[in-house]
Amino acid sequence: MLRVLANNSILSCMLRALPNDGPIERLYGLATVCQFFTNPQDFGPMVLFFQDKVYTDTWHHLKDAVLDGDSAFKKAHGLTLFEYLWTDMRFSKVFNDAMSNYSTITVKKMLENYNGFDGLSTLVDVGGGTRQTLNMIIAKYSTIRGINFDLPHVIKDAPKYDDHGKFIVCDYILAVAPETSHSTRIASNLDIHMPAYCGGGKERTEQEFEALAKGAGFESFRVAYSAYDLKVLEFLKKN
Ligand SMILES: C[S@@+](CC[C@H](N)C(=O)[O-])C[C@H]1O[C@@H](n2cnc3c(N)ncnc32)[C@H](O)[C@@H]1O
Repeated sequence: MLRVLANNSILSCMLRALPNDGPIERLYGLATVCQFFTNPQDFGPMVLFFQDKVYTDTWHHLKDAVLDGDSAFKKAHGLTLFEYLWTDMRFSKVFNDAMSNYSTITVKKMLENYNGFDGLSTLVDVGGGTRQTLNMIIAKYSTIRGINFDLPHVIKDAPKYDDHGKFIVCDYILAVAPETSHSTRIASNLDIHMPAYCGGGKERTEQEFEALAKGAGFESFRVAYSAYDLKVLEFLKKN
């Protein structure tokens, strides 16, 4: 295993001759790329999530899910992803850690220059998970009242938006035509993950986001910011 990892530049390897014409000893260490996988503040939790058996078992059902439109995750585990998370606390922690770590990295970048939170008095994070995103935003905008909306809260607890309210979405954007940029490759990868894990889930092109916004009654839509490859999209009630 160590040899395989070293041959793929994931580990470094130094050779050392043991005294008295003894055999060659190999000393392995972490190569630079490991900083992304071993640091709990980096992609380590996401790697553990993607490699988890609960996650990988799902892919064996992808073909059937494509054929009948149901989610591959439900076929593998008998429940939707979010129902299942309630039943398996171990995997639930793996999932939440991966989500919140990824959000920490991208929201930190987003808060460097995106100013769409200026002037807001209330912010609802829909599907806010373990509240990491909201905590980071409120740490910068201390006057915002934050509401973390996630299961098992019921819809009646959600506040009404006023006419100047806006809906801020962080998502990847699909390109209309195939291309090889990093952001398009991530978006098209996720476009397979979404229906596999959440039946009916999908990524969208900018035009499809705009149609979604208009169809839901928002007056306008814009791509407001880019945090790495993740786009910050604003659906505005009034221009
Ligand atoms: C992809 S995770 C993102 C979590 C969080 N935003 C983060 O970045 O860490 C999606 C979240 O949506 C929540 N969720 C799923 N279905 C929901 C529903 N019907 N109502 C409220 N929250 C829901 C899940 O519990 C989960 O925390």
